[in-house]
Amino acid sequence: MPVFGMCYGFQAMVQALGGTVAHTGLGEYGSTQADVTDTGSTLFNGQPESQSVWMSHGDSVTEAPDGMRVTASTPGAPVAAFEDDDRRLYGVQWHPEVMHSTFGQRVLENFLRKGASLESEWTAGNVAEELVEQVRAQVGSDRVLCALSGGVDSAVAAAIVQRAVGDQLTCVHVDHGLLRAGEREQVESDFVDATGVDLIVYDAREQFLSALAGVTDPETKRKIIGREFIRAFEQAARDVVEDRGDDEHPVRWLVQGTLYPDVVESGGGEGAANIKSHHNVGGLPDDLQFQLVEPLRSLFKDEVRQVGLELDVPEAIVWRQPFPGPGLGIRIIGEVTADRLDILRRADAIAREELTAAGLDRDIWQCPVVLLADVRSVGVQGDGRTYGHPIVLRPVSSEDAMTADWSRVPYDVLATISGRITNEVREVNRVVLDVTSKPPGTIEWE
Ligand SMILES: Nc1ncnc2c1ncn2[C@@H]1O[C@H](COP(=O)(O)OP(=O)(O)OP(=O)(O)O)[C@@H](O)[C@H]1O
Repeated sequence: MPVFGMCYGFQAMVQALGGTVAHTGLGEYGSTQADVTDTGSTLFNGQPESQSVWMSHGDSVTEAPDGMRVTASTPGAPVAAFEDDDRRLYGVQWHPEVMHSTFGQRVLENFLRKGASLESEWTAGNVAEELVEQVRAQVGSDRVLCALSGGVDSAVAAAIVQRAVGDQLTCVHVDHGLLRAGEREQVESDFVDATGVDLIVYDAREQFLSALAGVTDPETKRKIIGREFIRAFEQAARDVVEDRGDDEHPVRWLVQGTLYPDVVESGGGEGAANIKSHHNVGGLPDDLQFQLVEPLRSLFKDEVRQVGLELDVPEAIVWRQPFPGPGLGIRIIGEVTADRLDILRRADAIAREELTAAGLDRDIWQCPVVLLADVRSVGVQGDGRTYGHPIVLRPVSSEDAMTADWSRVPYDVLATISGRITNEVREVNRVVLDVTSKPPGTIEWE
């Protein structure tokens, strides 16, 4: 069995194989310079002798186990990497998996390809095919239901299931009135055109608006949105069960866009109790008597996107930036009303359009546009004073949304966005830029 130890795993290998891990008092944390002493080794083949690596260790390996060839050292770790091709054992003291380790990906690749002799046979095409086969075997001739948000996860999951069992699948898209401009249409026409899926759009705009009337507290808003979402979805599910199911082919399965990181986060359990626990929209109730189909369980987001492209999911959906389930409802500070939603929707559409036109979509993780609806600021338009609302632009860059920095959007792009919003959305007379990182700020304002 080929083994690759990283960081503490590296030290655990040393302990197990008879080397020495010592408390030297010379810990290393963060970016560290490693001297590669053997650039012809399996892990470091062809790489520079000096490379930046990301460290996080207090103890150090002072003596390698017998038979190990030491291939790198750092100031605080005399033995910072080793390998033994005969036994197929490899290790590094640092974290090759983080991007701060400049050659980390190459090291991992060398271990997998050369050390473990694995072929690179992952292609979006054959993964898609395999997933389609699995779903087909799993659901047989039963009917399947999918809650489709318009986001990439549920869309790609639905596309796989659709490819597998065709019209046994019905998708439900809940229009809660908190969607952005064009989103419902994107699901309604683009996605359906591309996949031919059976789609029900459940119009719950009135239901959400009246439930949110007069509410300003952010937590209460989220709770109401979550609750109403469940109600709407349950109602839609009942309709599907009645309309589409029959005794021979009951609606038995619910598609979830669970990804591998979600599986890891939730401890890797199985079954209905495990319905996406971080579900922003509130979490589907356990008593929905469905079994889960989770075709994306073993994939990361970038892989999901590749599979999506392979299955002809529209690019606008595949590359869509993350968008919270409660939607524009948590981007209006203050009460959510139809008028305010309309203002925000128009401003948001302009910001998105201009960021796309500037080619910034893939550099920016997401750009919430926030309406400070309870604030009025003085302005001048034409020959009169105005008391409009400020709009906040919150473009952020991030790897994983755990931490984020504000994106340095070029000034001229910001100027265009600001100019267009204040001209085209009369109710807004001021555009401000949020320059806070996360932490301490969060990405969304509420
Ligand atoms: N408006 C909606 N209509 C139908 N289903 C929805 C809607 N909003 C969210 N969902 C369902 O809830 C799940 C979780 O929503 P969340 O906002 O957390 O998105 P997510 O985990 O990023 O997934 P996605 O990329 O599919 O939006 C979605 O995958 C989808 O199944």
